[in-house]
Amino acid sequence: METATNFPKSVILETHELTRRFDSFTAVDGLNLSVAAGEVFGLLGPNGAGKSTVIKMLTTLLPPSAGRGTIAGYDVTHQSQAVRRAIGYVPQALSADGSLTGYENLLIFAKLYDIPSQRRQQRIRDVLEFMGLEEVAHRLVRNYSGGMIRKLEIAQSILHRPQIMFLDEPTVGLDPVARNQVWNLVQELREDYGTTIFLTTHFLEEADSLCDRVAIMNQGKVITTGSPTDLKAALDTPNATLDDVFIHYTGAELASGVSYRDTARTRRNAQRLG
Ligand SMILES: Nc1ncnc2c1ncn2[C@@H]1O[C@H](COP(=O)(O)OP(=O)(O)OP(=O)(O)O)[C@@H](O)[C@H]1O
Repeated sequence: METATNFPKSVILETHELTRRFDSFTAVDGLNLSVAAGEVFGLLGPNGAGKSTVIKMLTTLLPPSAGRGTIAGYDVTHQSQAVRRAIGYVPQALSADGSLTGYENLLIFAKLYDIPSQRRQQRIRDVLEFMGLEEVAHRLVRNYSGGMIRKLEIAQSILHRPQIMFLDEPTVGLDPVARNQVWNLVQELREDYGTTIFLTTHFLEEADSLCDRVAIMNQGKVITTGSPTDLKAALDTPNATLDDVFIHYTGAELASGVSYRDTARTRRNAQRLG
């Protein structure tokens, strides 16, 4: 049994100079982050900033080149099994199998997570109910809407009741109604189960209303971290939005000449649901 290192209980995720290089290119450059248990934490940044690479390292899918990361007191490099038990992960790419029903997808994950066979059915019923998917559970996933697929993917990743959930662009490609539903479910997860949420998103308005704190990343480095309220107040612009904060720190809109959000939305829609 792996033992968690001595670590303040209120901190569930910590990174120290976490770095990932791909050959000579540094995608994540000396990241120092700390996330409290029960927080909704948003990692924001333009395309290519390094957000997904951070998530992949924290979810043990990609080894760091240097530095370290700890989840619930377990080291992501040396205690990867314990980390995997503590986390849920909803990747950017589609992770549900379209040729199976929602129920069958969940059953695969229940086995993957080693949920004892006598408890599997109840756990699956619970998550289907929590996600509002009971009625479609026995339909093939290829006939689901984008919103239903996303909910199923979240359901898959909470079967083992993780302490912390990683959601990489959870609402990409969804219409506003489905997006809202997903955000509400994320909030309920935190409220009902105290689950910590670590997410990336291009929807800054939603990050503003949902996240307790955000970090803005650019070119592999975190430039600023704080609550949306504090970051907006620090700008000295009347009625500043999180978009203003984002542009202030990254210059993203200025660099591309087109709306950052439009570009992100179009690209993701095509990639995810095309
Ligand atoms: N396996 C890889 N090999 C080489 N370069 C990579 C690899 N994975 C990511 N990168 C590069 O690292 C940088 C960060 O990529 P990453 O996907 O983490 O960014 P991101 O902030 O998640 O962007 P997006 O918002 O587009 O998802 C990019 O320049 C990307 O091309």
